[in-house]
Amino acid sequence: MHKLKDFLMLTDKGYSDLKRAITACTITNLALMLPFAVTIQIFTELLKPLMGQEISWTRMWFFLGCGIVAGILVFIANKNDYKKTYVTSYLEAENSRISVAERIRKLPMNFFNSKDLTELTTNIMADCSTTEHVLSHIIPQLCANAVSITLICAMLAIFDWRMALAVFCTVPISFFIILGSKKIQNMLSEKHVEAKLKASGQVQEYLEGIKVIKACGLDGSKFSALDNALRLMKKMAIKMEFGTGIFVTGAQMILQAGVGLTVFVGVHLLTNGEIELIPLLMFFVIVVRIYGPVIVELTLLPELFYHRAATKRMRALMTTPIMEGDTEKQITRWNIDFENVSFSYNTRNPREDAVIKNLTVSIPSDAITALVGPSGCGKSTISRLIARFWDVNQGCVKIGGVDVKTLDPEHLMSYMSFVFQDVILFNDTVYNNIRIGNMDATEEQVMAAARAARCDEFVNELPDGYQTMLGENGSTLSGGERQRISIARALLKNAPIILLDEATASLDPENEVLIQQAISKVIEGKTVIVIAHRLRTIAGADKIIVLDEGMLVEEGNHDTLMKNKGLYEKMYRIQQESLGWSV
Ligand SMILES: Nc1ncnc2c1ncn2[C@@H]1O[C@H](COP(=O)(O)OP(=O)(O)OP(=O)(O)O)[C@@H](O)[C@H]1O
Repeated sequence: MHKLKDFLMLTDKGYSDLKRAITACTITNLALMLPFAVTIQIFTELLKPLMGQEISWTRMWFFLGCGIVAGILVFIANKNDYKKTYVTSYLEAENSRISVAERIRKLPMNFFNSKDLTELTTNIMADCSTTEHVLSHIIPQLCANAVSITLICAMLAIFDWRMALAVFCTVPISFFIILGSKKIQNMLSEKHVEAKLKASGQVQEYLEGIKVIKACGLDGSKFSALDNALRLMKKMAIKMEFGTGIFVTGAQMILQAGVGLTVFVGVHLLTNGEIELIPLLMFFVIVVRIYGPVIVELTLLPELFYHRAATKRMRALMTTPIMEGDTEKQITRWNIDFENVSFSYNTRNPREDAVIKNLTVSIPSDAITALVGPSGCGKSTISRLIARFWDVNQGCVKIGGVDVKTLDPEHLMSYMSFVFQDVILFNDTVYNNIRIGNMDATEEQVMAAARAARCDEFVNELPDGYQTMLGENGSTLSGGERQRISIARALLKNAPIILLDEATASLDPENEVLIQQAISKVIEGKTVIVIAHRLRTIAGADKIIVLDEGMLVEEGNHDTLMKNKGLYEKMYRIQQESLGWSV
């Protein structure tokens, strides 16, 4: 049973609930046998005239009473079964969704590099639903039916072992067919699940890229990746159904051959005078009904194989090591040091594909430091390493002398605020989107941050002001408005380190002035790291770090770097010249 717990990745509570569900389901199955036993008794009584005996109406009334009691017991058992099986399985699925989401939050970013959003959504929604289905519809029924089959088999064997053998001899063969086909079914299931994931990914990409598709005049059929993925999914679904169908139908046919065998053996025993007519007829009635639980087992087993693919994916997610560290250690100084840092996104070949190479540089506290360099030189990567989105491969990143690797990522994050070019907004009110910066903030603090970030100007125009719902990722707001919300968040968080990544890159001049004013409020007295392409915006920075191909090439302030006549001066000159261009 403990294997089952690991296989389904159950919590302790989920596991004990499952055991209760199995017991409840077994009791229901046994209770369901009662009306059947009463029917057989009534049937036997009614057949008595055939044997020259009289029907006893007292017994008949007694059996009728037993039938009513059996009905009530079945109802009670079913109700209990429903509660124990379904309610608890939904609860467990909810718990596992929460724990998957929690786990995802703590996973290192390299995990996400190899997964796409669809796969993770599938992990949280579909795979947890699978657990729900396996817990509510498969495992309890499988176990309960196995118990009922064994019990019925034992009872029939006590009554007449030869007839029992005739009834049950096809059962092991049909199970053998299903279990023997497990490998093929697993392979088909995995391919089907893969095709489904690919199709979901393509649908998502299609919806996300709908603007480009419209702009390029593509329609669904021309979007061949989606078309192919949907076709593949259909093909794999048919293959899987066909593969499973062949084995299940074959196993059921072999099983049903037991009916013929029972009739043959029964008639043979009757003609030899080794069994009486009434017990024989009773066996005939039983044999029609007895295969029900076996057929259920034969169809549930392939379902279990299919769901194995989902639990396998969940296991991979739940067993990936998470980023850990000290949750208490306090940082008191805010200078950031890179000491001989090398880093690669490619975990398999970090040396060859290093994005940051032997970087040793200091970022002073309470000052503005700009990271500049050609596109792809590693500016954003440096900010990600400071925030420990990724761990370095060599050397260390220290904040106030503390290696960030030793700090719990969430604890570390409490010391930082980010303002990115791509602002993520949630489908919630403007007010709540700002409050995300600090969930403990009072309404006054939230409003003060919003005002300082110049949000008032556009929020007052919205139908419900700060209570306006933003819709999916705030699609109704402009780039500048979204940016101001993210600045308000950063203001509210009031963290000692601020990372600004291309914060004003895509804004028009009017918006840029507003954002610059808002940003200047955020960065007052903080350790600020700015990543900017437009060098004129960072000319006033206290320190400028110039990178090229992941290496430090120059550092100093604007004036020193201009005198150096190195990469910075070259980039600055080119940008100044381009300002005079027109189209
Ligand atoms: N998640 C990732 N997985 C793999 N490679 C990545 C990832 N993010 C960035 N890279 C690669 O790392 C290199 C440095 O990227 P980074 O984003 O740090 O550069 P950047 O200087 O900020 O560029 P830009 O100025 O164009 O934004 C690039 O070659 C990029 O392709």
